[in-house]
Amino acid sequence: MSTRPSPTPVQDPLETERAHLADSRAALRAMREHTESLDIRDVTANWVNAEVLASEIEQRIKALADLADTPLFFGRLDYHRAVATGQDAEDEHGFRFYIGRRHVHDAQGDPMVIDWRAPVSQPFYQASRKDPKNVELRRRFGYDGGALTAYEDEHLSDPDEEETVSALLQREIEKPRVGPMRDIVATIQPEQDEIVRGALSETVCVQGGPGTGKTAVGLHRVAYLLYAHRERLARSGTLVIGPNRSFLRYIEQVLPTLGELEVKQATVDELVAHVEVSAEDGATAAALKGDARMAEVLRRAVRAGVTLPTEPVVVVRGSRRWRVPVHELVEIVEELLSRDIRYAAAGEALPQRVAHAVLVRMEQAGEAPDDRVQNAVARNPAVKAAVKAIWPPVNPAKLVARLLSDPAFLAEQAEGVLTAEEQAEILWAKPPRSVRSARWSRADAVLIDEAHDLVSRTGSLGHVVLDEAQDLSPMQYRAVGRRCSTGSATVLGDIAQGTTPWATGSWAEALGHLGKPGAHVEELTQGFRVPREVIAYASRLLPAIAPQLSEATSIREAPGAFAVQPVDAERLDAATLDACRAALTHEGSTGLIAADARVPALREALAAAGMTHVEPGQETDAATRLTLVPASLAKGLEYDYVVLDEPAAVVDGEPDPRTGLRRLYVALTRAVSGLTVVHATPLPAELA
Ligand SMILES: Nc1ncnc2c1ncn2[C@@H]1O[C@H](COP(=O)(O)OP(=O)(O)OP(=O)(O)O)[C@@H](O)[C@H]1O
Repeated sequence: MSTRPSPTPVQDPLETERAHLADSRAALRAMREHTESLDIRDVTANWVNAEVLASEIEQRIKALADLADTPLFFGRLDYHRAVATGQDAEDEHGFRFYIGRRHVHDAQGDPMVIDWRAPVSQPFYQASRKDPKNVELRRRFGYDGGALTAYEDEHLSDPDEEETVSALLQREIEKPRVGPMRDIVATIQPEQDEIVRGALSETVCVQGGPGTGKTAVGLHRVAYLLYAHRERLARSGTLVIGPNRSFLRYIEQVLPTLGELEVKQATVDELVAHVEVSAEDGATAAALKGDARMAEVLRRAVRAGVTLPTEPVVVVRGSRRWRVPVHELVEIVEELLSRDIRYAAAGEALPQRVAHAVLVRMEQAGEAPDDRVQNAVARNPAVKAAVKAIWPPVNPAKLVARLLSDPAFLAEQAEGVLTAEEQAEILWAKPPRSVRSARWSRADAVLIDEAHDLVSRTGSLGHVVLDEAQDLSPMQYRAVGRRCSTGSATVLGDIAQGTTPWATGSWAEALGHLGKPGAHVEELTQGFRVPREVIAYASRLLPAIAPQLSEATSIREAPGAFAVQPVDAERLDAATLDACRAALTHEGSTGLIAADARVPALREALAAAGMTHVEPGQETDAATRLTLVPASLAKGLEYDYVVLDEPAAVVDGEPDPRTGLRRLYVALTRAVSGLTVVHATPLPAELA
């Protein structure tokens, strides 16, 4: 707890710390002013450079903003022995470091605040009584708004000091939630820290129950990697992938508050948006199109147009004719087919190979042709015509359209891979007249993406964070995997929350599809969100939805409010609204979660009752703290209080009971402080 020693003015530690805070803020202001005053007119030779530099400076100015309600530092470490910090200059003595969101230095360049990601900060998260890591004192600071109001000390090597649970940490965890997701830099837990600071070269997969901090860990990991490998990742790029736009809006503030403004965000659908999606597949067809076997079908289909030559190529140059015989052309083509290179690259290599064969003949005839001659021969009309016939260009969308509309073509490519029934299942009932009028589904877009990659290689980013991964199909994993083929990934998910017919059953398999079979799987089990009683209630579903998983624990001390209210059918809407009103008497946000089919009726009822609300992903404010959440969008989100309307309808909204119960499990685990379940239909037996 914060201990306020007797108020001798000169020695009050809180005053001293406040003074350091004021000095640090002044130093940050000076850093910002210095950056703002930079005059780049003299140093840039041309306008392109000037533009790049100006935008870099603008980014830096933004990153140097002093956010009034985010404390500049949240902790302090006093070391026993001075620490050599390399490029992070140490304080005067090298003993004491203030840990904060970003690095702040004074006019002499000495550090006032050290970035939480610096090596010297790590013991703040990892030091313990068992392993103090040279730390004499760990101090945590408590803030109200921007004002420093408390501190709490641990003397890690003092055998007489009792081990206590940090009250400030607990307060941070129990804080009511409002608005979008926040960073957790002040309270990252040791097992989370290990994942956050994992090596860039390593792909890690995190399995964790609801509210165990997977999303938080993934975002902090990107921030850490950008700090530790800034240049490399600035070149290659980083990307956070989430399930939908409202989720991405919910998490989009976290990285900017950590000073990272450059990380891109996307949904899987956006990654593969080669065509407009306007159709929906049935569950069986979607599952088949998402099956990894489709990769083999596509691989064959892309090469299906390659025709072995039956005529020689004859090149006329001046008075001479050079002839490459059929058998040699066949050899060239077969060699290209056997090699693991992209279709378009092989197609570009082919005219050069043919030209090379011509050059060999020229040399044998005593000529001395150089590279220019080879290029000219490669562009010779006879060679070009032959290449076009042998290795025709492939349009990925056209190819997929043909597969889905031409039964004979599909049968040929899927021979031994898909059964006749499976082929029938994915064929379009009514083939479009042209590829342009095709109505594509989400799964079709993924197939087109795979075909694109078979034709020419997809560029790889440096690091990709894949959140809510459990819902991806094998083909979607492949689409993500090719975007980090030479980089690494952080894969986050919970098997119990998989709500697609093709949801991940095993992480080992999923990592195989991602192209990272060697990645290790870490498990997070400490829950930061859901109150104990609520997680215990939701966990009754686990035997039915993911028997291999154990229950997440809750580290929240507040017991949380939990109630189940059975009502008569005609009272359902009114009772649900009453429960919302009751929830809104508390501080923080309220989420009303309901089956998608129930949302229009509830929206009307809310409007009739004059209760304003927002949609998921929209920001709540003091006047409107209620969000109406269709169950299908609840994943990854959280609200202080949750009112869950009619669980049976949530289950029935899904194509099969297991998916329905998983959807219900997601809905039951969104609450931070309290959950009220209102139902007219009997609850699913698994909850009883
Ligand atoms: N170390 C921590 N200190 C304080 N709060 C934390 C910590 N770790 C996680 N949290 C908070 O717990 C809540 C749940 O975290 P998060 O959303 O990352 O969990 P999740 O595992 O992704 O959940 P879900 O499975 O529902 O998607 C968030 O409000 C997050 O800020």
